[in-house]
Amino acid sequence: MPELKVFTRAEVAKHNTEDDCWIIIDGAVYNVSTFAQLHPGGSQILVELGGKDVTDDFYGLHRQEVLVKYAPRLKIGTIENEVAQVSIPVPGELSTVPYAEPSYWMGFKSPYFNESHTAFRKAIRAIYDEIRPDAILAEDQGTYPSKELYAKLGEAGVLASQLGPGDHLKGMKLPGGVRPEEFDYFHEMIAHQETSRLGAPGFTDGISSGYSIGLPPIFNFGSPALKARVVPEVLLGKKRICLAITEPYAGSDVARIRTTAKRTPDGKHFIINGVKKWITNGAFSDYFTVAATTEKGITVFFVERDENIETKQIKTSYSPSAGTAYITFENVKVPAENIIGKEGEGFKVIMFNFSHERVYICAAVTGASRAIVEDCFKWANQRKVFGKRLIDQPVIRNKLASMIAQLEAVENWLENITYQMCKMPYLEQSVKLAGPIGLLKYQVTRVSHNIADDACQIFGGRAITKTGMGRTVEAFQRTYKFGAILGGSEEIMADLGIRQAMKYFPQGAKL
Ligand code: HEM
Repeated sequence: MPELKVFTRAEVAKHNTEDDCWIIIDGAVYNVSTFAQLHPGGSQILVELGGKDVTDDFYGLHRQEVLVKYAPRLKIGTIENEVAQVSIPVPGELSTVPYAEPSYWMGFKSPYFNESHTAFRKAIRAIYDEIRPDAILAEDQGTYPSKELYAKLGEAGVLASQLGPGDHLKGMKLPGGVRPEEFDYFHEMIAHQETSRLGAPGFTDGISSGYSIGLPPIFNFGSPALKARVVPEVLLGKKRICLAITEPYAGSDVARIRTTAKRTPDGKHFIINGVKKWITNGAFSDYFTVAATTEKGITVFFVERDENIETKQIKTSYSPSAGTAYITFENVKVPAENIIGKEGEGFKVIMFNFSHERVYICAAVTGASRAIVEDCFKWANQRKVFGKRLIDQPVIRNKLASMIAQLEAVENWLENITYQMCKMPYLEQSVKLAGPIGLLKYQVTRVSHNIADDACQIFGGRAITKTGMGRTVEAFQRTYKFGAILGGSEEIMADLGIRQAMKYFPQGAKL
């Protein structure tokens, strides 16, 4: 970074030629003489503004991250007696833009949260703020999250904190200094919300969606030996695991899977054959939690990658960074002790974590939706059209109102259900919460649909452009459907909610 000096506006005004071009952005001076030739928006546009204050022009066309990235190279000083008006967020800092954070973090009271949740949110956000530039690059280039990044997230306790409270946290270091015994479902909710705020949906699923659903069957039903080996390896980011259930023939209708597992004559092994589709992280996972049918029915196996397993990348709507795969198992030999739970009881193993997975999806989708609301609020405030800011148009205020009202409603329901999870033993949760969680997921993804729609109209052409001001909105509107389909489709969630309620419908109730 060049040594910073203090200039007057008159001094800067003299640097207004092609070879000697300085500009002022928010009280700071940038020497763009050399950069102008490389400027993605064109050189002439910059040279014409040489010597001037271009703050409004800059913020009308660039995200703040552009300035953060280029300042170390281009910033040469500040303007005498002027202080910056635009705040550059510090990693881990929470936003003060209205509705950019859940209400507790905007200064409202809550019966649910305490200082440990705040410390946790800030610590985990700081970690993601630091990796965001690399995440955006990887999302764009379609590269997988590196093993080093997994190890880093593992060491910091980020991976462990996406799986809820439980014995798997024993001895783990967690973000914000949270002790494993005080970790609850609210910490987990925060972890998923923060992950999805990254603004790089494929990459986000690349670092979170495989083990979040692939590991719970092991620590809920695996043998002690399997747990002792696999759980620490995965939580510390040394190995990667995914859940391989869905097939070209079976999605939400799990019972129709065709992958088979045949016991060998000596009874010691099973031979697995079949295909799996839409397996998030499958392309780079070391381990697979696989559902297959034995003579006793659906059974779940722990399978290690070998030469008889082929994983092919599927081109989905988001980045290949998620490693979404089509997997072929051809005569894959697995020891009988790798059965997770009991032979023939795989359906129970699969269903056991389903509600938990759905709440996690709700947290992730509310986190991503909130980041979009923040971007829309900022954009509406800084974008000028027909001589006015967008926010000065009633139609734009109405769209923001609609987005915020819907998001706040589902966030409050999510917090209420999370509270029930904190207070109920797991089996009571399964009985009482499966229906409400189904309805919540249905509503959360309906809201994300509406938010995507309104955000597109607010951002216009930028909402359909992968780079620049609307980058996050473009990614959101292209990928929000993942939440509406994965973990149980909207239709199935809505139906489950009502069918569960009917189980408790009082026979004597008449209109
Ligand atoms: C320090 C100063 C500046 C830097 C580092 C910079 C950098 C960039 C970068 C990286 C992009 C590509 C953005 C993206 O697609 O994500 C861009 C685009 C652009 N820049 Fe700049 N820029 C600067 C100043 C300015 C100024 C003063 C103007 C004048 C109005 C300007 C006009 C544009 C335009 C018109 C685009 C294309 C925007 C679009 O495609 O919608 N830039 N700039």
